[in-house]
Amino acid sequence: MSEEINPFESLREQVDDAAAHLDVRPGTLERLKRPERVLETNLSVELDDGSIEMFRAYRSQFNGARGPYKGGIRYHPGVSRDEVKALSGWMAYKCAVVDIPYGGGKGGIVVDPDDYSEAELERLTRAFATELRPIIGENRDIPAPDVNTGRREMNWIKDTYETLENTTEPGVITGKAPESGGSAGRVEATGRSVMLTAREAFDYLEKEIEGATVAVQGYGNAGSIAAKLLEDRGASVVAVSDSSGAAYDPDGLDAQAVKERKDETGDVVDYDAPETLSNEELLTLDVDLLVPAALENAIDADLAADVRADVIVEAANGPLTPDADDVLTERDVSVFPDILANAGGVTVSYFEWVQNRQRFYWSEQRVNDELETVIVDAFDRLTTTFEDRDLPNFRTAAYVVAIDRVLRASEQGGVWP
Ligand SMILES: NC(=O)C1=CN([C@@H]2O[C@H](COP(=O)(O)OP(=O)(O)OC[C@H]3O[C@@H](n4cnc5c(N)ncnc54)[C@H](OP(=O)(O)O)[C@@H]3O)[C@@H](O)[C@H]2O)C=CC1
Ligand SMILES: O=C(O)CCC(=O)C(=O)O
Repeated sequence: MSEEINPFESLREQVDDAAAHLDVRPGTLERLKRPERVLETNLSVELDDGSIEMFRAYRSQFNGARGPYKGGIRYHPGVSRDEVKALSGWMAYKCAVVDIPYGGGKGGIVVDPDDYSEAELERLTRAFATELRPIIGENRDIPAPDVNTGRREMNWIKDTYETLENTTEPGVITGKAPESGGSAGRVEATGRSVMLTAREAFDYLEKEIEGATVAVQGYGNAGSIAAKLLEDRGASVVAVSDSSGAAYDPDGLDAQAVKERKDETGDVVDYDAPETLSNEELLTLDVDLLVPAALENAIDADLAADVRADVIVEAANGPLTPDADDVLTERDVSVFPDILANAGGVTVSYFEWVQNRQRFYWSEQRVNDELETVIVDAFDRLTTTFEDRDLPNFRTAAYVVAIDRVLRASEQGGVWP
């Protein structure tokens, strides 16, 4: 992983690449590349031994022209102000590409959750929710899960917010447990949109998903579910990894069994696979489909030169550096971008928010059917734009669609001159 690439600079470059195909005035272009505001705060938390520790935390609100800010909260030692700014921009363009009525937001705390007890994490999360309270709300900014957060953290944030506001407002946050107003299908939604994007991509490229070999980097929420759903469609998942390394079986792993083993021990390499590989070896395997599902900058230009997959579907946000993108475009590798492929998470978050506001809950079948419609429509719009405008790659096509929508909402809504 190339640590030196600043994800905020990557976002800015991606916007520039797409804006070159649109009629954007220079002052407006700069607005498309910066968040509206960033909250930076320090949280003081009492640890179990009675000592006090300070944690740095952020929330970036990128663009609110299309609706309330929306996006996850990440707990990771690598969280930084620029990372959160980039992730909030990717959220704004993601919501626009699938045409759901939100702007983009993202938050994070600089913390390795493995180093803290559940009680400490609860105090940390409630401290963050207290800081966020004035700037979130179902019509203002709606957080959700991201790396190392899930139902448990979302429930704590909802409870803290509702207690402080003396209200019931489940739509203040999504990704909750069903008992707290969560939607059916939200846990699986990100992996499901990755599978749907891969299915549509293979169809578009006139390739067969059945029997296709797949490698997945990152075996958390997004990666493990994408692997399972791809396997259900007949693909052969030959390699999966986490921060411990990769499990590899050229005849195909059992995605669910690997997940169960990881749940027990914490590491995919503890699964009894014929071979283990490094993450770099996984990313350069000769497979039909590569799914990066870990963090930003997993593939830089050097590694991109060695990628042997024909198709990449991005489950993670920002897994390719802009230089890697250029190399892969040059090498004719088809890359289906994060802002479409992982948009299932925020789309089902949107469904959760709609259900919370209506106090009327949908079946899992309805959630999955509506999600499929959103992703397939967005895929078709992306590929039509790619062809009609003769664009260099699918990422640029996705940004052309998204920027055009954000621009029109910002200008016509009177947000920008
Ligand atoms: N959850 C969601 O709804 C959404 C998530 N995403 C994006 O998907 C990506 C993954 O998120 P999510 O699945 O939620 O996060 P999780 O925390 O559930 O999983 C992250 C996975 O990535 C692995 N990982 C971390 N660093 C490395 C590394 N250097 N090499 C290999 N694997 C690594 C982790 O390994 P280990 O277990 O060993 O720590 C873990 O398996 C992120 O980019 C996120 O922003 C996008 C849309 C929605
Ligand atoms: O569900 C959401 O609102 C956001 C999910 C997210 O953080 C992402 O798509 O990167």
